[in-house]
Amino acid sequence: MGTVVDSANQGAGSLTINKKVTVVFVLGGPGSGKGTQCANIVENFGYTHLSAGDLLRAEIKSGSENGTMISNMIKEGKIVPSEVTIKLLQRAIQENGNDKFLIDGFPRNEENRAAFELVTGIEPEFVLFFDCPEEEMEKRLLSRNQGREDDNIETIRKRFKVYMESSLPVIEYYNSKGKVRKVLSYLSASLPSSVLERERESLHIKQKLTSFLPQIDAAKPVGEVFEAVKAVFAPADEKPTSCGDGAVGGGSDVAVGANNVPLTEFEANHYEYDYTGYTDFVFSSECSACKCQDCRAKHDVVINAIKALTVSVKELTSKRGFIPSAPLEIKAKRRRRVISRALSSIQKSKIATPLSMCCTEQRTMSKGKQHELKKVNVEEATAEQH
Ligand SMILES: Nc1ncnc2c1ncn2[C@@H]1O[C@H](COP(=O)(O)OP(=O)(O)O)[C@@H](O)[C@H]1O
Ligand SMILES: O=c1ccn([C@@H]2O[C@H](COP(=O)(O)OP(=O)(O)O)[C@@H](O)[C@H]2O)c(=O)[nH]1
Repeated sequence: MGTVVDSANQGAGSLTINKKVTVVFVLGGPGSGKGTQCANIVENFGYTHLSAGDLLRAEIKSGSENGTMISNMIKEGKIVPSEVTIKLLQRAIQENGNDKFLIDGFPRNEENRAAFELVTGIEPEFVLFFDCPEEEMEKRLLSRNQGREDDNIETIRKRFKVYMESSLPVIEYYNSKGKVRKVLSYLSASLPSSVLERERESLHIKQKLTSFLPQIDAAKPVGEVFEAVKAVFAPADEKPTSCGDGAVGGGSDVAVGANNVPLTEFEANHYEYDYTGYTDFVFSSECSACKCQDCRAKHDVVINAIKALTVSVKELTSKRGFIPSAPLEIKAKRRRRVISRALSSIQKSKIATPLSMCCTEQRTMSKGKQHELKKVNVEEATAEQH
């Protein structure tokens, strides 16, 4: 069998995708919730979901000549040769009338990635990455109950190993190109639902806040994870309605609702990113003059989040021996500067930690400890401030 790369080099037309498509790769460990969230994205954002694993399982069922080989690879938790998976994906894209695809569980290694890009000419729009502690993924896989031959403890362990060794480098690669979107459920987890409802209308505030909060929390319940996913997929032209021109933040040119802040920017350049815009809403004279309920609610959300951040920064900086140069009980404008300075310092120290190390560390940390630096309960934080 010639490889897909051979076919591409020989100009084999059957592998070329002859329509313009938008592709989002959905990556994360086995059981991190990729398929579950893809179903939600399909319902809400009009994508077609292509699960590489499902396509391979369908190929086994179809009685294809590759069926036995694929079946054996899956039972062993190994990665099926690129040419097989790419041909299935290419056919599925070509036969579907849609032009927006979520490709779930692929590319699984560097060879998958390079071959797919070479053969199809498609680069992903971005990569949606679900990070989840191994113990949580293991628990989920063992109770998935879909009759899958690879959801047994022996194969699960092998799949985790393959994920760490082969799949994480793909995420690192896209991270280095600024294409990875982390899923954050920080605010969703800590705000009461009534506030959340209103907060949904001002996703751009959330986007700016979450863009420098350092966690993905795919271990949260499905609904909460999807709140974070929505912030990534919300269309760029979605604008909240309030305050005259509808642009909270005094007409900032940051795409409203679009979580276009890649992981790289967060990890490497976040201190160059204009995240001060979110406070413009709080302090803009136009908005402070507007006493409508909606604006009040947004104001409260931002203030709560700033308080939560302040507490978080305080905790983090004290753990790292960093003492902010000004007291944290300061007026709002100064507080803004202190937070940004403190966050810069934290992020600078984080840059040196490659993604794979973060994930490896995560594996060895207890679940409680992992979340220790991540979660801030806004209500508690607010109480503490008072
Ligand atoms: N956030 C979540 N909390 C609890 N269980 C979840 C969550 N997301 C998914 N699950 C469950 O975990 C199992 C694995 O999820 P799935 O979406 O199939 O993962 P993946 O596609 O990444 O392998 C499924 O039984 C699913 O119902
Ligand atoms: O691009 C792919 C996707 C999946 N698989 C195989 O299919 C299995 C199941 O993958 P799937 O994405 O369905 O499930 P997950 O492991 O993410 O739960 C993997 O362990 C691999 O053996 C593969 O070889 N290449």
